[in-house]
Amino acid sequence: MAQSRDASSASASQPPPVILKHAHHHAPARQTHFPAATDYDTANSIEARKYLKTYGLTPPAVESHDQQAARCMAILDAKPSPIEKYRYLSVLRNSNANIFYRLLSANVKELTPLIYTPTVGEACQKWSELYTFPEGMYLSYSDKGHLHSVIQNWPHDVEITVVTDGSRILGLGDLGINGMGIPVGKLSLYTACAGIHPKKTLPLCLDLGTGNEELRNDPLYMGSRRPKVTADEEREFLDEMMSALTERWPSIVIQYEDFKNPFPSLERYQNTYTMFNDDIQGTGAVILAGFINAVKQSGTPAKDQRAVFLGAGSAGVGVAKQIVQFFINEGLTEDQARRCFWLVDSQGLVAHDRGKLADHKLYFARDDNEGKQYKSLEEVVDYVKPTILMGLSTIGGAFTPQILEKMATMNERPVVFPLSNPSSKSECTFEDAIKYTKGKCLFASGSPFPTLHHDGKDLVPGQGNNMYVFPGIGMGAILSKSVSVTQNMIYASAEALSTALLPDEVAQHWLYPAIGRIRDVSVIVTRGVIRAAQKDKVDRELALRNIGDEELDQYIRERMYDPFKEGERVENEIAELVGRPASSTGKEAGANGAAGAGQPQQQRAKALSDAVPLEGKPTLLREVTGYTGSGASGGTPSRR
Ligand SMILES: NC(=O)C1=CN([C@@H]2O[C@H](COP(=O)(O)OP(=O)(O)OC[C@H]3O[C@@H](n4cnc5c(N)ncnc54)[C@H](O)[C@@H]3O)[C@@H](O)[C@H]2O)C=CC1
Ligand SMILES: CC(=O)C(=O)O
Ligand SMILES: [Mg+2]
Repeated sequence: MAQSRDASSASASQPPPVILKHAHHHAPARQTHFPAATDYDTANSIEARKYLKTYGLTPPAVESHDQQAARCMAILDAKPSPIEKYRYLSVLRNSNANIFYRLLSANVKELTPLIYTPTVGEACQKWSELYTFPEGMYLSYSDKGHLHSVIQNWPHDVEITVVTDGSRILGLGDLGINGMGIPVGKLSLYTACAGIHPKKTLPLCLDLGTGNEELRNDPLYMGSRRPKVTADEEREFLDEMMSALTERWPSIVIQYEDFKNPFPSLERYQNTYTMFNDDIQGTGAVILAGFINAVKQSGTPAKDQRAVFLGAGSAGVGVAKQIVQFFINEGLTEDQARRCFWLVDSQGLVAHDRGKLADHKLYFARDDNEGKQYKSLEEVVDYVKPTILMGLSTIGGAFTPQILEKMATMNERPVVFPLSNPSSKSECTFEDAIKYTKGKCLFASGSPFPTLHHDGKDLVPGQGNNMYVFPGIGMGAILSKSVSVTQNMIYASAEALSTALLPDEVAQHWLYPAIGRIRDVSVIVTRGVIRAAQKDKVDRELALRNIGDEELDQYIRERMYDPFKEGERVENEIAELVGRPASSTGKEAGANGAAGAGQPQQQRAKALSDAVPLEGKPTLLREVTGYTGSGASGGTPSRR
């Protein structure tokens, strides 16, 4: 794809040439001196607490990671429903991010369904009802003209933001600002899967009104009660937002998520800003990766594939376009590749003679239906006799038993991917897919389904969810400091993911690697994305061009936030401060179950309290209350 900017000529210190409407400078954001949520870790040693000024702000015991995890898991187990578990995990993330991310990283398979799809869907539906504390930034249409100033209120440096206007949240429709759960959930996965530091992420929700009248009339709804702004108004707002974000953080990566019609913004910004659309591009990439592995297993060559897609929206068209690219790479012409697809939307088969079509559907519109309008999915399946059935329609149960049986009659290994989220919108369950295709189908779904015992074997469903790629796409863009996210970077993320299966995963016919290996997988995806950025010359971290893959993987790993090593990091900062050798063993209070009780620990605590005495008045208290007492020993806190 042609790039409008060639970054190789740009100096590494130069920000990308963004469109700036206002070129004035702002005062730096007000600095707060609150310890971060990452600092209240009950595994922190006594000396670390003093150093971080959290001493006395957590219970006295220094805990091991295992003790912490046992408590959290017991609390989670006692919660009666997924939404209650979601709420507990939100509190944990906001009060002690290190513990939250340790728990999540160590239990990705078990906890992802609670912080992401399907539970995040319910959380969004109830966002205003359950609201407890702020977790990101809200920009309202009434702030238009002032977005630069509002953005200054965010207190941290940001490397990546996920932005939604809430207008198409999963398959649940327009949820207005209640959609904030999606950026929060996606960014938690950025941290857990690709190691982007939690403080460097910005969940962003736009309040551009909502077309959801029920929500506008809900007394508890926390967004504005205006109807959705027009497309022109939205474009002007987004222009200002893109400029304001990039002015404040010149290297920021901006991920668009769950917009009802995201094609115009992708087209408008993709060559000018470091941005991508997860629903079109991330979904396209993740499904392509699973598809590449499914094709290998089905044995049907590209030229003989016939794909029926239920759903011709951002995800449907995004996935079909990525697969077209794959078919072209496999030797088909673009026209041959395009003709392997039959898209079906709420009006039936997408065909030129059907009447006016939305722009994004034109590329795949059929002209060989000989005047016949195919209305139902079953009619299209009978007509096309597909090898592949994809669901991106938001219609739960649309892959009926009859349709699944037909897929199995027509194919030895039918590809059946019900990809709509959350689980209630999945076009079929794993159980039904296996039952009605008699175990023949190659399966992946957008939301997780449990392992199934069938014919004496345990069958593990693939999860075709963009969470396998967006963390690596974002991390790759951040580390390469790319000026844009090119189509080749997206395609590379799919190729990299498709190669990430281990031999025993291949032997078990899996289409995606085990989700528990997501951090390793994200390194592979990140590397692929960086290499593609280099080929396209959109990278600005030019030194990375000269290192081999192994060294690049190490470079990526070293830059990943590792919640298990946070204690060690703080200890090393302290060691530097007091001039003693840094910990080389990776040991820290509690990290290896020592719970900070032993003799060496006490000696270290003493050494630090000698070297860095605890102030008589903790900074936190002084700054919050305007404490005016003097001297290390005393005074009464008083408010100004
Ligand atoms: N597995 C994954 O990683 C991802 C899954 N998705 C899921 O895909 C679904 C669609 O997302 P988008 O394409 O962004 O939404 P969209 O609103 O852009 O598209 C929905 C499409 O479904 C069609 N549709 C609606 N009702 C239908 C019916 N009764 N029969 C046939 N088609 C019908 C619409 O006409 C439209 O073409 C959502 O449930 C979303 O959660 C989206 C992105 C990633
Ligand atoms: C997974 C996702 O991005 C969606 O369902 O919209
Ligand atoms: Mg999405």
